Amino acid sequence: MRPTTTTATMEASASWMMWGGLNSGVVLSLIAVLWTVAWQNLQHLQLHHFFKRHVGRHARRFAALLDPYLSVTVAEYDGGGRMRRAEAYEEVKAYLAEATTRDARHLRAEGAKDADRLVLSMVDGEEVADVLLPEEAGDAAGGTVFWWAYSRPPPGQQQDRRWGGFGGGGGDQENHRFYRLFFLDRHRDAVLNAYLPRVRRQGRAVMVRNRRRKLSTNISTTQFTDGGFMRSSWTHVPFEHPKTFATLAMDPAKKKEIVDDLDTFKNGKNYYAQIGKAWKRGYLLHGPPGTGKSAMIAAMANHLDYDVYDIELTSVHSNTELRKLFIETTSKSIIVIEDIDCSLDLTGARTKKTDAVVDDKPTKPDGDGRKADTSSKVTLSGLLNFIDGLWSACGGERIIVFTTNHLAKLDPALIRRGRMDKHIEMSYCRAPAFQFLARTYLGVEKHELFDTVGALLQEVDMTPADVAENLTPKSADDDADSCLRELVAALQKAKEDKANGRGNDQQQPEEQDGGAVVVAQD
Ligand SMILES: Nc1ncnc2c1ncn2[C@@H]1O[C@H](COP(=O)(O)OP(=O)(O)OP(=O)(O)O)[C@@H](O)[C@H]1O
Ligand SMILES: [Mg+2]
Repeated sequence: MRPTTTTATMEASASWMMWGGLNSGVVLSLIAVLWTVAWQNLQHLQLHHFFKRHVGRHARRFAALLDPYLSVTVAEYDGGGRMRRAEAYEEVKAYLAEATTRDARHLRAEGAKDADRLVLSMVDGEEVADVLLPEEAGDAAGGTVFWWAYSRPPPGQQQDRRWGGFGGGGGDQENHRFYRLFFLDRHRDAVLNAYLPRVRRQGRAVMVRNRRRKLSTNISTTQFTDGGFMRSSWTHVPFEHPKTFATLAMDPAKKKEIVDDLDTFKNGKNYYAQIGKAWKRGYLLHGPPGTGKSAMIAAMANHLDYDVYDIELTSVHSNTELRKLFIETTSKSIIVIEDIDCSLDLTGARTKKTDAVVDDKPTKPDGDGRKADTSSKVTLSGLLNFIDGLWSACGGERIIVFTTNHLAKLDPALIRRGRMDKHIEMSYCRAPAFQFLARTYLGVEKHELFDTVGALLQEVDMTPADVAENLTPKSADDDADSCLRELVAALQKAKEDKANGRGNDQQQPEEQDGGAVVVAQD
C-alpha cells in the first residue's frame, strides 16, 4: 500500500521502503514525527520565513529523503469559478470509477444510463493504485504504480493551497473534495505528459458512456452530491422523450436540412474557433399550437444526444438570475425558452419601452398598489445578453431554442440572424405529413381514403397533433380503416365549421409547400 495521507505515516512508510529495515524504519518514523511537529511549531512562531531563507534548501532535501512522494491535487472546484465543478475533477472521478474500483474496498454507487447498472466511485478516505504501462510512458517510467487518494480538507483548512483551496471566500467550501495523485520525483515527466493526459482523455470517454441525459428546469434545489450539499439553480429528471426525427412528420427535404444543420453544428468545434464565434446556435420554432414545436425539440435532443434545459422565464426574477442559470448549464445541451412571447414583455409593439429598461429593478406598483407586472423582471437587453453577450461564450456547444405561436409579436432584435440563426416554421398538416403520420400510427402505406384526406387537408387547417389523435386507435376493434374514416369525418366537420364562420381562430400559417414544416435559410 502507498503511505497514508497523514504526513508522518507517509514519511515513515516511505523511509521503510527506502531503507528496508525494521529498525531504521522505526527511527526514521520518529524523526519524521519530530520533524513535522517542529515544522508546525516553527510556522506558528513565524520563524519559518527565516528557515525558508537560510536552511530551506537543506530542509527540502531532507524532506525528500523522508518523503519521496510528490503529489498533484485535483480539487472539486478550481480557481476559475465556484459555480461549477472543475472539469478535471469530473474526469478524474469518471476515470477512477472505471479503472480502479476493483482495488478499492469501499465504494459509493450512482445510477447509470442503463437502468440495471451502477456507476461506482471511491468514498472519502479511500486509496487506490493505478499503473502506467511502459508503452504509454515511452520511457523507463513505464510500469510505474501511482496512488490516488480521495479526501477532503481537514476542518478549517479548506482555503489552504495544500488541500487544493484557492484562498478566496465561499460559503460551501467545507464540503469540497479532492483527488490527489502521489508519485515519485523521477516520474514527474511521465505523470504530467503521459499519465494525467491519459486519465483526462479516458475520463471524458467514460463520462460520455455513463451519461444519463437530463431534462432540467429552473426550480432551485439543494442537492446532495459526493461533495456534500450543493445549491443548484436547476432541478433535473432523466430525459426519456421518445420523439425522434424518424417519427416527426415533415417534408423529408426539410427534415434532412435540419438534421444536416444539427450535425454540422455538433461537429463544428474547430470551425467555430476558426471564425472566432462562440460555439452555439439559435433556433426559432414558430407556428400554431400542436404543430410539433416541442416535439421537434425532443427530436433534436435525441438526435444530438444533448441535455435539455427548459427555462420558465416567468420564474426568473432578474437578468442576473438568468445569467446564473446560464452559467450552470453544461455543454452539449439545448436551452429552451418556450412561448417567448407569453413569457416576457418583449413584443415588437413595446420595443422602445422594453429596450430602455436595462436594469434589474422590480416593476413599480401601479396606482392601486397592485403590481403592474407580476411576471418576470428579465428585460429584453438581459435576454439579448444571455443569447449573444460575453457570457454566452462560456463553455460552448449549446443550442438555444425559442418557440412562439406568434412570430409577428416578437421584437426583431431578438430574432435577427446571429441570435436566432435558423427560423423554422411549423405549420398545419398537409398531404405529405399526413401520409407520414398514417405510416407511423397505422402502418399503412396506401389506402383508398388517402386522396380524400389529402384534398380535405388542402382546404382545412388541421394540426399534426389533431391528425395524429384521429389516427390513434381508441379500442381493440379500431383498425386503419376505421381510424381513417374518423379522420375524414373530423375534417369534414372542420370544413363545415369553416364555411359557417366557426373556423378555428388560430394564427393562419404562411402559404407553404405541403409539409408540416418550413425552414428559413440563414
Ligand atoms: N409534425 C409532427 N409529427 C409528429 N407528431 C406531431 C407533429 N406535430 C405534433 N405532433 C404530435 O402532437 C402533439 C403535440 O405537439 P407539440 O406539443 O409538439 O406541439 P407544439 O407545437 O409544441 O404546441 P404548443 O404551441 O401548444 O406548445 C405531440 O404529441 C406530438 O407528438
Ligand atoms: Mg409546445
